[in-house]
Amino acid sequence: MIAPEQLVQLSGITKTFVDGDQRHTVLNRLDLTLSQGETIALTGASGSGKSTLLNLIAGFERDDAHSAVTNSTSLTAYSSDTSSGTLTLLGQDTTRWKDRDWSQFRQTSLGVVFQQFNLLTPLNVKDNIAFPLRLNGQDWNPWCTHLANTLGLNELLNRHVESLSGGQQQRVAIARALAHKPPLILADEPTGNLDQTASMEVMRLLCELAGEHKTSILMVTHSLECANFMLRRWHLDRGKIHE
Ligand SMILES: Nc1ncnc2c1ncn2[C@@H]1O[C@H](COP(=O)(O)OP(=O)(O)OP(=O)(O)O)[C@@H](O)[C@H]1O
Repeated sequence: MIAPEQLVQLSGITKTFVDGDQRHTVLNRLDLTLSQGETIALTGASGSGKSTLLNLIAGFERDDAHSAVTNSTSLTAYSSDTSSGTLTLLGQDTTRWKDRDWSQFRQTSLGVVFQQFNLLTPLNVKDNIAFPLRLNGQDWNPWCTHLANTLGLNELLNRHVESLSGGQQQRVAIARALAHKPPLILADEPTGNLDQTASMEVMRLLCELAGEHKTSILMVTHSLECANFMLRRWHLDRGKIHE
């Protein structure tokens, strides 16, 4: 039985990719537990599987993985021993989750910050930040105002996001990820496109705002300075987590 404060639990998860006649094992019977309020820096060599791990937790890779269970010729596939692995989110076993369950999880419980920002370019700053709320039938609220003020975006709310600097766009991405107060943030090198000063400022704000609601963060980073903002450090090597 999983404790409710354990947001993410992977048990014996294996992930392989098939390339031609070669099968690469990226995650190898991997176990991990991420609890409420924990902040974790995920490091590992290039190609070690950090993004793959985040994609699995977010369900972005689910379709390939699921099709592999019934179709062994799928390009992207779980290896045959994965059937025994489990991914548990918010105390729920995701094995039988359907599209709508994953969508619901992402809409209500997950914020994602990408290296490339991934903002909605036709929209202005305010509509980008409010986007996850609108998916949940809500709208701009005092928490959004607090996010915008803290992140220094209140003067920019009507600006189109493509007219902003990289640092400004990353701050919008953080506001958007936190707008619906998700219990979990997945961040994939969120400061990878920023200079040192902007990186430290973005990290400081992310941690400050996430801390207000005990939001957990799993953040991929190559930067020791950024990793130092997180409480714990995980290193991914040969398909397993080392702490
Ligand atoms: N869709 C895919 N099809 C085939 N192979 C893939 C796919 N996605 C990832 N891989 C392979 O899985 C391995 C892990 O990739 P991943 O992007 O997760 O690594 P990473 O640790 O995030 O790397 P980096 O630090 O360079 O971003 C790599 O060898 C990559 O080529």
